[in-house]
Amino acid sequence: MPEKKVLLELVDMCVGYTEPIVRDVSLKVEENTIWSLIGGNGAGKSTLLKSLFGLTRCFSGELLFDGTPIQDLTPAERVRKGMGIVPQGRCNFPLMTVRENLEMGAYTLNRTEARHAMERVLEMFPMLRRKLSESAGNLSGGEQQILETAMALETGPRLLLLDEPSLGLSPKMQQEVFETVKSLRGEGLTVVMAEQNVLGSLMISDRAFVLDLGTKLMEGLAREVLEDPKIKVAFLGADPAEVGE
Ligand SMILES: Nc1ncnc2c1ncn2[C@@H]1O[C@H](COP(=O)(O)OP(=O)(O)OP(=O)(O)O)[C@@H](O)[C@H]1O
Repeated sequence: MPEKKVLLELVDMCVGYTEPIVRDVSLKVEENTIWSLIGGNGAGKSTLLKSLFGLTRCFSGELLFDGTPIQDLTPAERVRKGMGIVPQGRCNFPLMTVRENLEMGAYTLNRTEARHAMERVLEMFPMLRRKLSESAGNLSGGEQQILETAMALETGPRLLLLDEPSLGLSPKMQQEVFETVKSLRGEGLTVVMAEQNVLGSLMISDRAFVLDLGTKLMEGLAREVLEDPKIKVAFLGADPAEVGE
């Protein structure tokens, strides 16, 4: 099989706030793959994810998108390059209707582009079309997550960053959101998501990067990470004696 093109490359990245939180991360995200960033509470998943969009400070290292260094670009410039992000939490404009939220998602586009973008995401997520006139805040948590994803998709990103998309959702809704993420790969997108739901995210991912206290614990095929005894004990509730840890 021909090798896939690398869309995003992190080279020895150290990122954080007033001081580095995540250190020496290098990884290559190939086009049209789903990556999970997993780790315990406070491991640095969100910090690393946000750094890919320029929302946290990059202390050292390099970040390349499609072969071009982007670590000095603003988030808006990264959107123009083809990146999108769905931040943690529910929708940002709960008092506005679903239609108005989608108009917000397309505000950088001209009128014709915006109309096409909205139609494209409504084709992808028919549930949103049925709820166009409802207040976004009245949607269920999972539906709000899908609305946020649709908004991020309106600018036509090649890479979508998701910060804990399943957070606070019922198991059924989590499953729905993960199915939605999986469908994005079918649309040709590349996805990097920070997740606490290790099983749910690894089940739909191609590869995984595991953080422990801000450094790399493991990286590999999602199905191999899922079978790793350390991961089973730390995140999946396995008995150490049973998995030989
Ligand atoms: N705005 C901030 N300023 C300073 N430190 C922060 C900020 N946000 C997070 N941190 C710190 O960075 C560390 C990593 O936090 P982060 O949210 O990236 O972890 P996480 O792996 O996503 O955790 P969780 O799964 O609990 O959300 C924590 O120690 C946290 O206190």
